Amino acid sequence: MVLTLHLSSPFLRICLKNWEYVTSRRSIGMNRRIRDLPPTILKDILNGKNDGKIIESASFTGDASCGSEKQRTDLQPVCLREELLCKVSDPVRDCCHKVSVIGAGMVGIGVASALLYQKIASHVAIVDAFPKKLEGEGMDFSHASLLIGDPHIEYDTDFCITSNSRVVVLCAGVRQQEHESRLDLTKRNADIFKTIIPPLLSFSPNAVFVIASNPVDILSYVTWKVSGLPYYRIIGSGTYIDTCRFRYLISDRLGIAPSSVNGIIIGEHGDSQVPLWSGVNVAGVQFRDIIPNIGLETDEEKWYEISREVVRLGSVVRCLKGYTNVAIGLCVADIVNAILGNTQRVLNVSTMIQGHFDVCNELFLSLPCAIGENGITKIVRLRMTEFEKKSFQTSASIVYNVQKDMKI
Ligand SMILES: NC(=O)C1=CN([C@@H]2O[C@H](COP(=O)(O)OP(=O)(O)OC[C@H]3O[C@@H](n4cnc5c(N)ncnc54)[C@H](O)[C@@H]3O)[C@@H](O)[C@H]2O)C=CC1
Ligand SMILES: CC(=O)C(=O)O
Repeated sequence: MVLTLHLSSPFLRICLKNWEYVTSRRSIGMNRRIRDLPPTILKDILNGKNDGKIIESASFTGDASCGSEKQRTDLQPVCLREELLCKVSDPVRDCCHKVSVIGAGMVGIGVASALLYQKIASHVAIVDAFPKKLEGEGMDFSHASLLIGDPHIEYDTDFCITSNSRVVVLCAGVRQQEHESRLDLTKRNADIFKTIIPPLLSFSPNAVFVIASNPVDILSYVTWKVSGLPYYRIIGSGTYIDTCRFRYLISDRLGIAPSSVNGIIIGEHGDSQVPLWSGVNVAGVQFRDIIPNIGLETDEEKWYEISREVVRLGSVVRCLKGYTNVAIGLCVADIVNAILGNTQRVLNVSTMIQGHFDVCNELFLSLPCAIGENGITKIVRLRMTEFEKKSFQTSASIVYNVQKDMKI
């Protein structure tokens, strides 16, 4: 039942809606629930007798008939929302830049932060299986919303809030413990993916799926198989993060900005990743023209130490702070930005590589790809050395050997 009352007392202005809230300037206090008011006090309020006393909380079992019929008809209807705002049409529920983030752990929150703070997505829905942390994170974001462009932020354990997403980012699942490789997480995280992909797909059949959970290449493959979507609608964050680390370490050694170093890492986001030293350059000046054996063990300047370090960096950061989330959050947000903006930017991400560099199995590994609103639109045909090509094929075999025994 809806009952809206405006009492004549200067001290009481009460709005009762579905018996939910009582507000007043003086006596009742904001947001005290009507059911917490003793019936006698409610009656006094309705009779205009109570105009300024603190009302103690007590359970209320009465109904709207507390006030007499006459008293109620004397009252003028008011509800602030309706008084203030003249409704013209219903707002669109899901905006075209809606992104859902699944998993409100360290990575999921890193992704949501990067999306929201950079204003990449104006509607973010966050889902996690466990409500407590999810609610804390969701409230924290909501309290910041007026500082970050008033985005629409939703959070729930129910996948229904993800409906009509343009992009679904998957960050759910366990992370590595000490001495575990990313590939060791395969079974545990694939089992999670098998249960969450079908409902996510049914709520957002047109979404592009971006995978961050590890092992990212195999989980991208699992997403592809379980969803039945065309492979270009599945994008693994892959070696984008390794490429950032690679460029950073090289730039640090040269004393220039990381964005001024060009170079990529392809293959598995894991121990078998392949640094393409043959293509590293600054302003088009190829390192290989200066050091022909750059990246090889015979290189006296030991540049290969940098690519070895990149393989370890995920674990190093995890050992120091317990997890990694800032760099991956920003990598994923950049991928989402390319999708939402249909930019066709070339990023180093995990895609289905069957047929590339003589790999004949169906599997996902990273190569430079152009990305737009439909997902991956092009894969760059890289020029690489025989050694690099062989290393890429080895990376493919390592990932395939773990993937091939999985039941999907
Ligand atoms: N691709 C990359 O470069 C990186 C990947 N990762 C990977 O990301 C994943 C997440 O890592 P963290 O966020 O650090 O872990 P976390 O433990 O902090 O968060 C994982 C979240 O997933 C949630 N979750 C588990 N099952 C779920 C389900 N069925 N539905 C909804 N939510 C569910 C958990 O409740 C938890 O909040 C791990 O697999 C980790 O290895 C981490 C860093 C970088
Ligand atoms: C954990 C992980 O995959 C990374 O930070 O590279």
